[in-house]
Amino acid sequence: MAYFPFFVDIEGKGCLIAGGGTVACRKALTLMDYGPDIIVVSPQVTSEMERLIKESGGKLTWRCREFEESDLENMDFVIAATSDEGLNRQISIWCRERKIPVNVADIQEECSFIFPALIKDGGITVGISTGGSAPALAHYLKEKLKEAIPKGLGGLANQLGSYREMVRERVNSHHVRRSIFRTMTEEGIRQGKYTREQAEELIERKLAEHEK
Ligand SMILES: C[C@@]1(CC(=O)O)c2cc3[nH]c(cc4nc(cc5[nH]c(cc(n2)[C@H]1CCC(=O)O)[C@@](C)(CC(=O)O)[C@@H]5CCC(=O)O)C(CC(=O)O)=C4CCC(=O)O)c(CCC(=O)O)c3CC(=O)O
Ligand SMILES: NC(=O)C1=CN([C@@H]2O[C@H](COP(=O)(O)OP(=O)(O)OC[C@H]3O[C@@H](n4cnc5c(N)ncnc54)[C@H](O)[C@@H]3O)[C@@H](O)[C@H]2O)C=CC1
Repeated sequence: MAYFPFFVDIEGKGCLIAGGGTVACRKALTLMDYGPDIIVVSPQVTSEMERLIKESGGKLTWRCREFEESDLENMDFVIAATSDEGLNRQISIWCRERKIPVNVADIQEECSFIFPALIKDGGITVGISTGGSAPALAHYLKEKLKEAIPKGLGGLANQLGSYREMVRERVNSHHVRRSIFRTMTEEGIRQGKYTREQAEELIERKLAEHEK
């Protein structure tokens, strides 16, 4: 069954990760690019996780002990990645009772959300899922797509985003606005950037064409 990709703003949200092993570390690393406040609960963590904690500037913290049910208080989402399968299942049950989204690395049926394979460039995110049937295939597709996507699109998206207000203020027609944004995108990809001066000129030109 295919999963629907809701894109969620998790900046500043509370994330609890139970376990500090390889899987926990991989999930923490993925999430950290999106700015949540992560708490890891685990009696032990890998050296890689320890490094992430030290370098996180307080965004990733560690409770050095076994998981307790009360760790779920005030959490927005949870990842159960301990080596104790029974505990992971129990965490999933507690989360579902509290309507907290939960991911259990080793048991898909216990997940209310799953991780995609990700390509990220600034505000642009490409997420790939196989609905859980073949994670290695999601990984393969990610590598293929990475090769196909031009570099620097995150910067371009940011630039085009900064012209949105100007276009909306100056151009009433939805039709003309759409044409402007499509041209900006095509030209921006061709040139690798699109300056404010070019944006202003394009607006004037499209408005003049439209008035003809
Ligand atoms: C359901 C899901 C839940 C979740 O983890 O969220 C899940 C579950 C499981 N993964 C397993 C194994 C592997 N996982 C990977 C890799 C990734 N797995 C990821 C996601 C997901 N894995 C979710 C579904 C994603 C989808 O829809 O496709 C990725 C995309 C993202 C990430 O993990 O962050 C990341 C690629 C990251 C990247 O490249 O960017 C590899 C390949 C490799 O490592 O090269 C293998 C070994 C090969 C194999 O077994 O297929 C096992 C069996 C464990 C066992 O029995 O040993 C289970 C459990 C089960 O199948 O029930
Ligand atoms: N390694 C992999 O690529 C994959 C692993 N899995 C499954 O995910 C789970 C985690 O895997 P790994 O990270 O490789 O294991 P790991 O052995 O590296 O890490 C397990 C972590 O859980 C912690 N832990 C154990 N009991 C705990 C408790 N009561 N409370 C809090 N933390 C506790 C340990 O201290 C350790 O940090 C396992 O069940 C594994 O079968 C699933 C998919 C892929």
